[in-house]
Amino acid sequence: MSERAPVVTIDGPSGAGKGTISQLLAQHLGWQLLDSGAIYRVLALAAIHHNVELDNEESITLLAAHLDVKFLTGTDKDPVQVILEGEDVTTDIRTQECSNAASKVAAFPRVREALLRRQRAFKTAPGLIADGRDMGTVVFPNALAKLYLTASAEERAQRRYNQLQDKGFDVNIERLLSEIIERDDRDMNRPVAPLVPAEDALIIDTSGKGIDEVLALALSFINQKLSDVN
Ligand SMILES: Nc1ncnc2c1ncn2[C@@H]1O[C@H](COP(=O)(O)OP(=O)(O)OP(=O)(O)O)[C@@H](O)[C@H]1O
Ligand SMILES: Nc1ccn([C@@H]2O[C@H](COP(=O)(O)O)[C@@H](O)[C@H]2O)c(=O)n1
Repeated sequence: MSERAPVVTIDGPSGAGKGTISQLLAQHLGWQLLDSGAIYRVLALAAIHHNVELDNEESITLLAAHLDVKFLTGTDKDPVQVILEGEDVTTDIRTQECSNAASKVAAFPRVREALLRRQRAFKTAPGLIADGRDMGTVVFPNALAKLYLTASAEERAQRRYNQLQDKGFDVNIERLLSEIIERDDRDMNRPVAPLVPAEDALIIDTSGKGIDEVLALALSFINQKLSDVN
């Protein structure tokens, strides 16, 4: 791990645009990208594959400590290819079942502890964009720049609806909205690493803002922080 590599954290609820903005920032700056949600998703999928009950903290922690996952450079469509125990699970981890299961296993303190080192190892030169829920509060508390993206639950559900429809899935917006509200509630109210903005984060409400506008706000904040330290 490079102690000196700058880290930018992007936290916020599901559908706020973290993944989109993180990928664009990583491309623009030529930095590493950590999609920490993918780690929790892979863990949930591993539990499902191995018939481990999602409410069994001890077994899930053991699975987390020995998780055999690799993140490889992917395609333009999926910039990161996710390999679990030798199998490509890039698409499988994006289902609603996996989203909900990920937020259940992520609520266990020992599971989060077991995954900390793996996440911090992504911090390498020339820099890291870290996307998640506790990047700025727990995993990288000394990050150079912290962003917290949010949007109304209705707008986030609409974005997810459009995204899934574009992929040819038959989706119900009411169901998507209630799953988003349920996942927000679990992520924001868990006892460890709850989803909250870091005290020193710039909060961007992306409701009604396009991707380009959010990217420009994020880049201007990051460039300011970079010039402050140089
Ligand atoms: N500012 C925006 N305006 C409109 N649509 C957006 C905006 N940002 C992202 N989107 C779209 O919303 C969808 C969800 O975005 P994205 O996957 O980046 O969210 P996320 O915060 O990473 O969610 P999750 O935490 O569930 O992975 C994508 O289809 C993306 O193109
Ligand atoms: N730093 C993180 C990242 C994610 N989670 C949990 O995983 C779920 C899936 O995350 P996505 O970003 O891929 O949607 C999410 O709902 C969280 O419960 C987390 O706890 N910490």
